[in-house]
Amino acid sequence: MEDLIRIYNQVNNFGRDNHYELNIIEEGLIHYEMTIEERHLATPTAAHGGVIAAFMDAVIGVAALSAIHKEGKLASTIEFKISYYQPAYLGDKLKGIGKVDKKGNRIIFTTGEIYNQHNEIVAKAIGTLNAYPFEKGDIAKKLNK
Ligand SMILES: CC(C)(COP(=O)(O)OP(=O)(O)OC[C@H]1O[C@@H](n2cnc3c(N)ncnc32)[C@H](O)[C@@H]1OP(=O)(O)O)[C@@H](O)C(=O)NCCC(=O)NCCSC(=O)Cc1ccccc1
Repeated sequence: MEDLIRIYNQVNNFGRDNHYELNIIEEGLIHYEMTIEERHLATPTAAHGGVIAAFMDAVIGVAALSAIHKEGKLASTIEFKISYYQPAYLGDKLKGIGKVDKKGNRIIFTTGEIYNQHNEIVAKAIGTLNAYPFEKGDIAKKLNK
């Protein structure tokens, strides 16, 4: 089977459009980076909370993916709880750190943290993901067309 992380990166329009930069440190530990642009702003200077939540979803999602891709599985988010510690501002370079705390056959518990370029915490989350076989998802169906 082709590497599922490579396939995920290929099909992930959202990550590409937002210039997410992925770095897999080890299985279950990833770094993700993004920069706050004009189009992310909800006030003259601060990003919309949904931008940070979307980034967090990717941070915990790819942490889960990094822990299960060798088993031929993908992950989808069931739920996560996010706390916003401070705003992210135009031009901020955000770094997300995603960790798997516990991996079962299907349920994966994760934590995510997002820092700005001053190493100040912007947001934290805990989240639960569902692991499912690659063949059952829409990516496999699209590739097999
Ligand atoms: C997962 C659950 C919450 C519940 O699960 P269940 O109670 O188990 O549901 P059910 O009994 O109905 O399952 C029937 C069969 O379907 C399989 N199967 C399971 N999941 C999928 C699937 N996604 N696609 C295809 N098939 C799937 C499952 O193995 C089972 O097969 P089996 O019977 O074993 O042969 C489901 O309702 C759901 O998908 N919610 C929406 C989640 C969502 O959209 N989240 C947001 C986007 S994620 C994101 O962006 C994060 C991210 C970022 C970056 C990188 C990576 C990730």
